[in-house]
Amino acid sequence: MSKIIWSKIDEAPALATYSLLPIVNAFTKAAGVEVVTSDISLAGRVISKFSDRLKPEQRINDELAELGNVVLQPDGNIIKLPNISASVGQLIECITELQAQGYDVPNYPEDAKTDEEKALKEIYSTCLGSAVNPVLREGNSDRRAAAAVKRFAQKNPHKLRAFESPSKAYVAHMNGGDFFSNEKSVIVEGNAPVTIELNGKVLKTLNDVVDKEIMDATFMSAKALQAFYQKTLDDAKKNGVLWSLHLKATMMKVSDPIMFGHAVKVFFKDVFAKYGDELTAIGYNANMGLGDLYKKLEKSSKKAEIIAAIEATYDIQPPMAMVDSDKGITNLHASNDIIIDASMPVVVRDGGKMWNRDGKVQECVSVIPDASYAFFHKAMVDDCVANGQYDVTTMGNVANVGLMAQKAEEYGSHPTTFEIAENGSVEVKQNGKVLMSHNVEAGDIWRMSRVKDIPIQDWVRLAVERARLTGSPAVFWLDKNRAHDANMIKKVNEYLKNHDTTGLELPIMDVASAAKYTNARVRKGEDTISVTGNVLRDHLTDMYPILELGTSAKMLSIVPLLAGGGVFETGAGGSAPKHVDQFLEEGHLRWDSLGEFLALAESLRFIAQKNSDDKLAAVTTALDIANAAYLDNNKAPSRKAGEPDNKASHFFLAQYWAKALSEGKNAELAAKFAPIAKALTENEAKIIEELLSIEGKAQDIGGYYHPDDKKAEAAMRPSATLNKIVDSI
Ligand SMILES: NC(=O)C1=CN([C@@H]2O[C@H](COP(=O)(O)OP(=O)(O)OC[C@H]3O[C@@H](n4cnc5c(N)ncnc54)[C@H](OP(=O)(O)O)[C@@H]3O)[C@@H](O)[C@H]2O)C=CC1
Ligand SMILES: O=C(O)CCC(=O)C(=O)O
Ligand SMILES: [Mg+2]
Repeated sequence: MSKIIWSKIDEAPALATYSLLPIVNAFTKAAGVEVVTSDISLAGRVISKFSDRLKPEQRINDELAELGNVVLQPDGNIIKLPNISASVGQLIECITELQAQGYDVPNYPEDAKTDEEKALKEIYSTCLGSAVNPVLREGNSDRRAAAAVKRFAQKNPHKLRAFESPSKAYVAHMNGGDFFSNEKSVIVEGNAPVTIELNGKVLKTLNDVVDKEIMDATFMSAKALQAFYQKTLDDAKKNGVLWSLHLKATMMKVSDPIMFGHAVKVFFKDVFAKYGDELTAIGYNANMGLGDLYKKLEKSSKKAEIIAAIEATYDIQPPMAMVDSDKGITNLHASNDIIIDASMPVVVRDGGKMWNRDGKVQECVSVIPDASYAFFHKAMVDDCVANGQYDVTTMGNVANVGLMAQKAEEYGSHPTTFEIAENGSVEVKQNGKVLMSHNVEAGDIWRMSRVKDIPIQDWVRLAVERARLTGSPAVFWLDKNRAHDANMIKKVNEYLKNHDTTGLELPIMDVASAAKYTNARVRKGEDTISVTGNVLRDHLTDMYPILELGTSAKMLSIVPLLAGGGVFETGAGGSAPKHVDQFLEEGHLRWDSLGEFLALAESLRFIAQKNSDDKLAAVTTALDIANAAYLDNNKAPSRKAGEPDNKASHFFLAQYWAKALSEGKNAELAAKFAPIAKALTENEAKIIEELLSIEGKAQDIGGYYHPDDKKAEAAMRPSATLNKIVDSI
């Protein structure tokens, strides 16, 4: 039997899995394909680290490490659903929940002092941030909208809010002192180890250097960052706009929480000036955000006056964007709530506006410190301010080929990012020679990013392949004035020679020009491929899909692995925590599993390409037909309780899939699925009624990060009629 590994993850897609996976397995088994799960959820990762402290029945293997081997195999085939990249706050919540469930996992040592605490923090650091994706992404990224999905969106356009005319919305970024301005880059020769030294003391030795890799070093000046934040606050006030911060503290788990903390300290500078000692005494770290401050204040005798000082700040500062106005959750509450790839598209979608404290939308300044990628977001907002909102019914498609393999670029830089402890210089040395150096000050954030040569070659290959298959121009978003990009351009020009590029349009443009060129085409209804590094891959593959399709969850997100296998990611977005809140409150899950349906079809096709098998071909073709029918009949979950949700959407997929099989070319499967299709059709009303029976009612699934499988399954499979039919296949 062929095997597909389906990742067990967190939040909304994890809930959806309880209902979807039994259906998937029933259908794929008929074609000799078994879909098995592998637990890479945040809770699963925590549990696997502390097996020695747990009861035998509580233990689980380090399944992420196991998948790390699968992606190196030529037949590796993984369906990867989005998982939590945890902030420290989320990790602590998860630990607390596991402890309450009787798991003897240790507390997170926020302020590790002893060697034992430091060792524990080190173990927990492997669960933090983007711990999963870099392990599984042993290939580059091919994200695009299937033609049927794009057509559906154009025929059934979601709403994009118009920009005011004139609009006050803008993006602010640093013009010096940031990662972009301070970047240096070398192409390394040979495999000799490299050291990173601060004032002669070794911070890190790299023993895994690979000849011809590109190595960058840069830093964010803490002083420049603070001055920048202050200026954006002053300007926001003058310009009468909401102040909103956009970072990626989850994925950039070392640098961005610190940058978030500086924003908290600058916004609430009077509070820190007056109560700094008390905040230190209660163990508060600004990187944890305002939400954590409220928790820590419970221990303070000065709680009331500090809260009053926080409240008074809102009268002095410009209004701040809110994550949830109803619950009073601000932009500075938790760093995991303002994830730039998802938050900036929403700003553009909503006409350059965010929510204010009164629960109304208001024009905002989007504060994005590092210019490396702020240029892109600025180009998007500026384009809409100048030319108005995009038109979903006519806008062209922007697909992405992203350099991602082997922890490419900034997204692999966590182990080589340091908050600098003392003034001096950081040097990167190989064989005694200084490759790069920077003068730094205490508090600066210094980081090294790397990208290996083989992934670059593969990325260029994939770009040429996509350009050839689509006939669209494929634009390399590379800026000859950025040190890293200048080295990339050398390699791109060299590796393009390995391919037949006759007739293809493969321009190289800096970020702002590439965005301008692409957006002009978008407005004319023309398709364009963006060929980008890892960060822009992330940002573009939420931005354009959210504008074009309403959500990036509908994207095909394929990772052709360097070793020959495939990871089929579902969508381009995250795990939608707000959807879980709604499900727990009212039994309605608005998560759309279309991304999972599409990924499954690709994953099956991948097996079919390697083994010609009639049944497998039939099941795959039938799933394609079912996916098209799902779109044509608009069976996506409703947003409102009382109406068909995610569970119902899975039922319709099953019905269409069974029908397509019963009408398909494989006689054996047609005979097997004819009665199933009939039963699913005849019982439709009854099944929908049973599925709706839990709508409007609060649900208990026994945990947020670590639900009780039995309870969650019961909540997500409330139709006895549907279960009986599915279980009979
Ligand atoms: N590949 C991965 O593993 C990724 C993981 N993440 C993780 O996901 C979590 C949440 O990230 P966040 O930035 O909030 O972004 P999300 O993409 O999870 O959510 C943003 C919004 O997008 C909409 N949305 C996303 N997916 C779907 C779907 N399948 N169906 C319908 N609507 C959808 C929802 O809008 P609405 O609420 O209006 O319905 C949702 O609230 C974080 O923990 C982050 O670390 C983030 C990105 C990628
Ligand atoms: O790994 C993560 O934290 C997020 C990944 C992501 O946003 C993406 O790949 O689009
Ligand atoms: Mg993303």
